[in-house]
Formats: sequence, C-alpha cells, structure tokens
Amino acid sequence: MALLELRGLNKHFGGLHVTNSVDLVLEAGEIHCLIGPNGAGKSTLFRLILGEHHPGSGDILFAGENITALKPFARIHRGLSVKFQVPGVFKGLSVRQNLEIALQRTHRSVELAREIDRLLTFLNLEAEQMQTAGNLSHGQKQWLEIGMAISLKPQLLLLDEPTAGMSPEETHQTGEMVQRLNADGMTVLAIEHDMAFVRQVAQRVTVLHLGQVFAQGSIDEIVADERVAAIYLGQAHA
Ligand SMILES: Nc1ncnc2c1ncn2[C@@H]1O[C@H](COP(=O)(O)OP(=O)(O)OP(=O)(O)O)[C@@H](O)[C@H]1O
Repeated sequence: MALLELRGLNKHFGGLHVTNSVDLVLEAGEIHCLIGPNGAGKSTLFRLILGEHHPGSGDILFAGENITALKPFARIHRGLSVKFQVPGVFKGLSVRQNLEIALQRTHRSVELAREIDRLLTFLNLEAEQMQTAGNLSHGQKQWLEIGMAISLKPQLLLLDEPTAGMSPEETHQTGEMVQRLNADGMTVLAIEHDMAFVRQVAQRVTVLHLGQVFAQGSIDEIVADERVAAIYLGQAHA
C-alpha cells in the first residue's frame, strides 16, 4: 500500500523550475533514500511534502488522502514528521528538557517520564540527559533531534541528511536507529549523500536530478547504473 504519493509535482522559484513533474510512491513500511547532486531539488521536495512550500501544480496524497492544501501542522497531525539538516534543539536546555517539550502535549506525569526514559535509551543519550543540549557533540545533537522528530510516533519520518558531519561510527549507529524505527513500523524517507548509510538502510533509492526523478531501484541497481554514475556517483560520493 502506498503511504505517500507525489503526483506530477511542480515547483518554480521565479524562472527556476526546481521540482519538475515529480511522481514518487512511498510504500508503507519501507526505508527509501533520496539521492542526487547538490541543487537537485531534494530539500524542496521535503518542504513540499511538509507543506512549507506549495506546489504550482500536482498532488500529494498521504494514506490515500489528498493533503496538498493542508497546512504543515495538519500534516504533522496526520502522522508526518521531519528532521531538517540544521539541528533545532533548544541549546540552553538539558537533553531531558528538550524531550519533555516534544512530549508534554501528548504525555503526562509518570507516563511522560517513562516515555522520556525510553527515548533516551533509544537515542543512546541516557548518560547525557542532564547535559545542556548545546554542549552535546554534533552527532548527539542530531540524535536528540531525531528523538524530537519521532516523539509523536509518526507514520512517516522524513530525514534531511541525518548523518551529515558524522563519523563513520556515528553514521552506522544512526543507520541502526533508523532500522529499529522501521522494524517497529515507521516508514522512512531520507535524503543522504553518504552512500555507506544508503547501502546500510535503503530498501529502495530514488535519484533526483534537475528537479526530476532520474532513476529508481535497489542500491545495487543504482550503483550499477552508468547514467547515475555520470551525473552523481562519479563525483566521489560512492
Ligand atoms: N526559497 C527559494 N527561493 C529560490 N530558490 C530556491 C529556494 N529554495 C531552493 N531554491 C533553489 O532550488 C534549487 C534546489 O534546491 P534544493 O535545496 O531543493 O536542492 P537539494 O537537492 O536539496 O540540494 P543540496 O543537496 O545542496 O541540499 C537550488 O538551485 C536552490 O538554489
């Protein structure tokens, strides 16, 4: 079953055609990676899915419902969540307080504390829970932000370059987190440049180029595709 369906999505910024008739189907329960050269339109596609940008034409369907005209909060309410590249954690607050803010609207007292503890364990941040978020390492900040993005248990999690700036070890741990979320039923769409991460987690890969879907398939099919190598993988990303 399709959880997310993009039909003929177009987005212009002035004369710049950033998203050009994009059709994309995300199956419920899959981990799907979106790759492509800088400026291909990947982040713009995320903003269209979230409702921060509105398409000039085309439709976005989520769980069978046309959400194209819905505001971002209404989309989040339906089970969509996104972690953008720039960490949006509250730097002056502790790790625990950050998670509390994310969870306090849906959980109370004992249940709230239990849910925070569960997330801290999941994120490998138990020992850092009283630390100020601004003092976390880059990788830990990204994990905290993933924690905030999954606090409402979304059906679909969008991750914009979740492993940017991470060490190979941190990247691998992030991949394991994504796989655990997926095993629990979450569908994931991740923009990534790190091909080790893509190889670790992706069940399907879509290559975006000049605002269009250029190729789609398994990671092995994508890596073997000479057309993809010519526009992207040849640029030392593989
Ligand atoms: N708000 C905006 N106004 C004008 N142009 C924009 C805007 N947002 C993005 N663009 C342009 O749209 C194009 C696609 O940008 P986008 O950030 O979606 O690409 P990307 O594939 O995510 O790139 P990267 O891998 O570098 O993050 C770029 O040429 C960018 O300059």
